[in-house]
Amino acid sequence: MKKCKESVTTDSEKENNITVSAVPETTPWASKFGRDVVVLDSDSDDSICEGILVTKPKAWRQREVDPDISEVIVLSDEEEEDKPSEKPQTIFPHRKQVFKDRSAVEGPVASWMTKCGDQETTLKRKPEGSSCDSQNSSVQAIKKRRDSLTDDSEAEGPEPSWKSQEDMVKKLQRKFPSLDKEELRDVLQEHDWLFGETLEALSMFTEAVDDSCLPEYSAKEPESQDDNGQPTAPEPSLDTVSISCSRDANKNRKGSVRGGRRTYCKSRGRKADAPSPACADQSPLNGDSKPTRVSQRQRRPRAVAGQYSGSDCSSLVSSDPEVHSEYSDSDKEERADHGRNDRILGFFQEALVDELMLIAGCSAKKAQKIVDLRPFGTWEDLVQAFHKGNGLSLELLRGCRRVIRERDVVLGLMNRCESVSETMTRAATQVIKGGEASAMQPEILNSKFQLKPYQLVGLNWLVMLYQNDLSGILADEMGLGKTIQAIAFLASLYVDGVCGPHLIVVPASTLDNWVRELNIWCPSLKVLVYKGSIEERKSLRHSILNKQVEYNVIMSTYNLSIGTDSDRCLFRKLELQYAVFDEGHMLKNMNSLRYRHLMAINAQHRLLLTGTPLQNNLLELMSLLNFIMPSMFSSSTSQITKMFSMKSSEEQNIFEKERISQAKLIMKPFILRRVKSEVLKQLPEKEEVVEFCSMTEKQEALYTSLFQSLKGTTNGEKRALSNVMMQLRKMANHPLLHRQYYTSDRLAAMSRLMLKEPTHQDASPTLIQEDMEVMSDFELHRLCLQYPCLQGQQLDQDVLLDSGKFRLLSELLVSLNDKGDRVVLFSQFTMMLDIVEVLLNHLGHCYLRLDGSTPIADRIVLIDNFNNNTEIFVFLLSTRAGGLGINLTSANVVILHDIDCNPYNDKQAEDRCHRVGQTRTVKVIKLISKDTIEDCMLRVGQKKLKLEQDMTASTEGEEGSMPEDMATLLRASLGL
Ligand SMILES: Nc1ncnc2c1ncn2[C@@H]1O[C@H](COP(=O)(O)OP(=O)(O)OP(=O)(O)O)[C@@H](O)[C@H]1O
Repeated sequence: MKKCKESVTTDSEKENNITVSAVPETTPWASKFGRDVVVLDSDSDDSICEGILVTKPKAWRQREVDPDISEVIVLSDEEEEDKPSEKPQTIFPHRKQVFKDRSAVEGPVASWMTKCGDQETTLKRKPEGSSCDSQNSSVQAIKKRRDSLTDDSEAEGPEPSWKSQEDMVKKLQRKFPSLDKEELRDVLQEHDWLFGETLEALSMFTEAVDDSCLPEYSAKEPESQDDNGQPTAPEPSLDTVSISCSRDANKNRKGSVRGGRRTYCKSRGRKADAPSPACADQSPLNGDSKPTRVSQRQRRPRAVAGQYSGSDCSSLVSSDPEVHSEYSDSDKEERADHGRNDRILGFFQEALVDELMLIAGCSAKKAQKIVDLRPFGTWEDLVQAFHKGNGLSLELLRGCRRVIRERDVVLGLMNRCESVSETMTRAATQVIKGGEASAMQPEILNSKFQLKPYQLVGLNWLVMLYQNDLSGILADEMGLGKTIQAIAFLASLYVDGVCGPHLIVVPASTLDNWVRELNIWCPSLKVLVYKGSIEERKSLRHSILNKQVEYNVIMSTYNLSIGTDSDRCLFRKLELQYAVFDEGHMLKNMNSLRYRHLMAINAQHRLLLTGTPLQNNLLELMSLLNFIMPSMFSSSTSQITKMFSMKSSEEQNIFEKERISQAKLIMKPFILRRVKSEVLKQLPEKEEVVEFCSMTEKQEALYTSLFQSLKGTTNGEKRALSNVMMQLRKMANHPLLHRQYYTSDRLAAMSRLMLKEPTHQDASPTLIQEDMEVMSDFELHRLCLQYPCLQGQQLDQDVLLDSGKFRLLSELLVSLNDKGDRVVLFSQFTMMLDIVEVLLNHLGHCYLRLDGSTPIADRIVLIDNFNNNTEIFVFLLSTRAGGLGINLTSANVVILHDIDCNPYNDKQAEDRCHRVGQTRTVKVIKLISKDTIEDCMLRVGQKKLKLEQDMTASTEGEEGSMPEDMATLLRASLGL
C-alpha cells in the first residue's frame, strides 16, 4: 500500500441528523419484509441505537422520557468542526463517553450545551455504585458551563425548563384558545420566555379573549342540538370571539405583537431607532405608509373579503344583548362580521378536500362529508349542516376562520413581495438600459480573471438589491462561482466607497479557501481572519474594537463567530455593512440557537450563499427568507410556518401546486438561482450511475437475522423504528459496523488479558468488558491492533473485506485506476471510511483522507495535495466534513459509498468535482445494497429532489432555452 499521508483515527460516527419518514408499504423493500418501513432522514435531531440515544440538545430538551433509552449522548446542534475538543476520560479513550443516566441531563440543561459548541459532554463509565458520583459530576460540569454561559450581561437569559415552558404555553392557551400551541411557543420564544411580555403582546391579537370567555370557547360540541343540529343551548359564536378580541385590540393598538423582536432592532445598532420589523414595511419599496401590525391583522381579512361569493347570510353573532349592545354599535364591525361569514361560507362551498383538512379537527372523512353536503346556499344552510348527525361540529366553522386568517397573512406577504418584485423589475430595466457599463466587472478585481456572463448578472443583481435596501440569497447551483460573485460584489461596493466592514461567515472547512479566493480575486480588500483559541480571539477582539487593525472584511466560521458570549458580543457591537453567510442552508431552522445568535449580528444587509436552498420543505426556505429579511417576514412567521408545513393527503394536487407557486412568488425578489445546465453549457456532463450491490452470503444472512430480531421490538414506535433503520443501514454497508464476531465470552477473555497492559493494571475487568460490549467488531479489531496483549485476537483479512459493496468496489477501483481516472469517495460513517482504508491498503491504492477530525489548517493542504499530485488515486471524505464548499476538480469520479438520507447532502458532495474548472465528464457512482433499507432511502431521496425541481422549474416552454445575452439573462434570472 502507498498511503500518502497518515490518516487520523476518527471519532465514532455522528449520525446525528436523522428523522423518520414513512415509506409506503408498497415499496419493494417493504413488501419483501411485509412490514412498515421508515427511512432515516437527515434532518431530524436524534437517533436511538441499541438503547443509546444520540441526540441534539434541542431534541433532548423536547424529548419525553423513554424507557427504551439507557444512555444518552448529546451532540451539538452545530457543525462538528473547529470545536475545542474535550477528550473524555474513558477506559478506551477514543470512544465517546456517555451519560449513564439520562436523568443527569435535564432538558434545559442539555439545551445549554448547544451554547458550548460541539463539546461532547459525557460521563465516564464507572463501577457500579459510583455512577451517582459521575452523574453529579456531570451535572456539576454542565451547571458550571451553564453558569459561564450566562455571565455576559448582553447574553440572553437562561431558558426556563421544558416543564415551565409547557406550563406557560398551557396558560396562554387557556387565555388564547384560538391560537395553537406551536404558535404560542413561537411567540414565547421570541419574547425570551418572559410571560408578561408575551401576554401583553398576544393581547394585541384580535383573537385574544379574556379568561371570563373561556368556558364559552372550549372546543366541544354544543350540549344539545335540535333536530337540525342547531344548538339548543346558547352557543359560543365565532363573532363573540372576535368581538371580545376587538376589545383587547382596541385597548392595545400600539406596537407590534411580537415585542420580543425588539431584541432584533436593538441589535441592529444604527437601526436602533428604526421602526420595528413590522414597521420596516415602510420601506421605500412600499410607497403606502403601513399600518401597525395589529391593524394589519384586522384589515387583511377585509382586504380580501368577498373573495368567496356569499349570499344573504345571517351571522352567528351572539344573541347576548349585552355583548351586542356593547360592541355591535359599529357599522364597520357588523360589516366585518358579515364579510367574515361570507368568506367562511365561500370556503366551505369551494375548498378542495386538502384545503378543508387544514382546519383543525377536520379529518379526510369529515372533509369529504362537507364536499358531499354541498351546495350551501346561505349561512343558515351551512350552520344547519354542521351537526353531529353529519359527523360535523360548529367548531369547524371557527377553525375555518383561523385558516382564512392565516391565508390572509400569507396573501398580505405575497402582495408585499409582489410589490418588491415590481421595483426590482424597474431597477433591472434600468440596468439593462445602462448596457455594457452596468455589466463590467469592478476594476479592483484581478484582471487575470474574467467573470462569466451569468456571474456578471449575479453581480448586478446583488448591486440592485443593495440599492433597494434589500437582502438576498444567491442560490446558484454548487460550483457556479457564488464565492467569486460575492467577492466581486464586495469589490464593487469598495469601488463605490462602501469599504466595509463586512463579515463573511463560512463553515470551518472552507475558511482557508475563502481567504485564498479573496486574496487572489481581490487583493485590495484587506481581510482579517477571526479564528484561533479563546485567548487569541480575545486579543483579536481587543484590536478590532480599539481600531488597531485595518480591514475591510472579517472572515470567521459559524462556530467561532457565535461560539462564546464574547464572540457574539463582538458581532453585535460591530457595525457591519454586509454579513455574508456561505452555505446559508445551515440557517434552515429558524428555531435553532444558531439561527437566533446569527440573527443578532449587527449588519445592515445580509447575503446568503447556498447551492441547495430548498432541501426538505418550503418551511426551510421561509426560514432563510426570514433570516435575510426579518422586516418583511417576521410578522408572519407563525402563519407561514403553518401554511408551509401542512401536509397534503395527495401528492402534488392542485393545492400543493398552489402552495409551491405561492412560495415561488414570495421568494422571487430575494432569490437568484441558476443551474449549470442553463448557464454553463461548456461544463462537461455529469453521469449518474446507481450500482446495486448484492450483499455477500454471510452479510445477507446477518442482515436477515438482524431484521428478524428487530422485527418484534419496534411496535411501530417511531423512535424505535429509527433505531432499527440505523442498525439495518450499518449492516447493509458492512457487518463489522455491528458486533457479532466478538462474542461476550470472547470479550470476557479479552478484558482479562487487558489487565496485562500497564495502562489497565488496576482496571476492573468487568468494566473493561462493559466498555467492549458497546463497541463494534471493527472497533474491537482496532483495539486488538493497539494493545499487544490482544494480539492474535484481530479479525482476519477476509472478514474485514467481507461486504457486497467491497466486492464491487475492488473491481471498480482497479478499472478506474487503469483508465487514469481519479476518485473521491464519500461515506456518512467515519468508521466506514476506516474500513475502506483497509481495502485501499489491501489493493495498494494511494489515497488521502479528510474528515471531521482533520485539523482545519490541514484541510486545505490535503485538498491542494490531492489536486496537485496525480499519483494520489483516491480521496476519502466524510460527507459532512468534505461535502461542503471545497473544490476537487482534479477528480472525475465520485463514489458515494453510502447515500445520505438527505439527497442534497449527496448533491453537495457530488458537486465538489462537477464545477467550474472541471474538464472531464464527471461520473457519480452511488453504491446501494440491494434489497435493503438503502433501496428505500434512494427512492425517498429522489422524491425529495422533486420539490426543488418544482420550485426552480421555469414556466412552460422556457426550460433549457435561457439565452446567453446579458440583458435577457438578467431578465430571465429575475423571472421578469
Ligand atoms: N469566472 C471564473 N474564472 C475562473 N475560475 C472561476 C470563475 N468562477 C469560478 N471559478 C472557480 O470555480 C470554482 C468554483 O467556484 P466557487 O467555489 O465560487 O463556487 P460555489 O458556487 O461557491 O460552490 P459551492 O456551492 O460548492 O461552494 C472555484 O475554484 C473558483 O475559483
